[in-house]
Amino acid sequence: MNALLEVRDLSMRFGGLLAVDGVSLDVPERQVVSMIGPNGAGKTTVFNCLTGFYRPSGGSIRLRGTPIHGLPGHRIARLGVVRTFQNVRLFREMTAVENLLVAQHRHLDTGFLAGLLKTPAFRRSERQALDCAAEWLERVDLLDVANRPAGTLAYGQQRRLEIARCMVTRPQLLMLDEPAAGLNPRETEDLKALIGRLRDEQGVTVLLIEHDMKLVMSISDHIYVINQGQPLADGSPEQIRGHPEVIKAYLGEA
Ligand SMILES: Nc1ncnc2c1ncn2[C@@H]1O[C@H](COP(=O)(O)OP(=O)(O)OP(=O)(O)O)[C@@H](O)[C@H]1O
Repeated sequence: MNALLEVRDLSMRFGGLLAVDGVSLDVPERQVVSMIGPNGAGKTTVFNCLTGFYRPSGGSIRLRGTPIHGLPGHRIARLGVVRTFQNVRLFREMTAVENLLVAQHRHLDTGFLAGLLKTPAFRRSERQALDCAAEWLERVDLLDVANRPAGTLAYGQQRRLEIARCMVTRPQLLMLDEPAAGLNPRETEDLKALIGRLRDEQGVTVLLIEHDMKLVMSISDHIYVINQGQPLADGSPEQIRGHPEVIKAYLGEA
């Protein structure tokens, strides 16, 4: 069976710099697939190509067999490819629950007039959005801070809220860019448990960029290693852990 996401021979050039050069990835459904590599290896550039932020210089990207390379970002997002960023990007003045309601806006299946008139269909739709927000706040353990402004939450809580904000849009593919960055060991453990639950209980497919090797090794079904824009190795955590080239290029540095 084809993977949910298939990337073939992806390249991205910035002037004279080939930041991504011949990267291929398979992300099967209901798996956690990780991309690792030293700083500047090209991981975030791959993410930016996958989400349509950059138009790749070459190669192909397919979601359930449908080519998506070169599509604008909003169309790719509509197809269910959603991401978090290295730096938390929430509406800081809005409460946690409001952040989740805004994210669902496009799913409200009512128009402007229905909103103005507060028709029964509009009220039903609003109710569903609120139920969904509450459900996800509970799943990421933020129900007790639902009405606090997002900017006042602890960093680990903000990271979890970002993931919930992705999840309320019912994504096909959840892409997490260094979700453990800035977290303490306890928060990283919570994050690991959350990603595991997303996959095992919610059937979510995750593509992860992460520098925390303990997290990567314990959560990933498959790992791709990128070095200087090029694929270096891929395999199970056990295969990657013992791979001499990987140890030389990356793990040896840690
Ligand atoms: N918009 C851009 N214009 C020019 N060069 C860029 C651009 N974006 C990234 N690069 C370059 O491409 C290379 C890959 O960067 P990228 O951010 O993808 O690496 P990374 O693996 O995500 O690194 P890190 O782990 O530090 O986040 C770097 O040399 C970077 O300077």
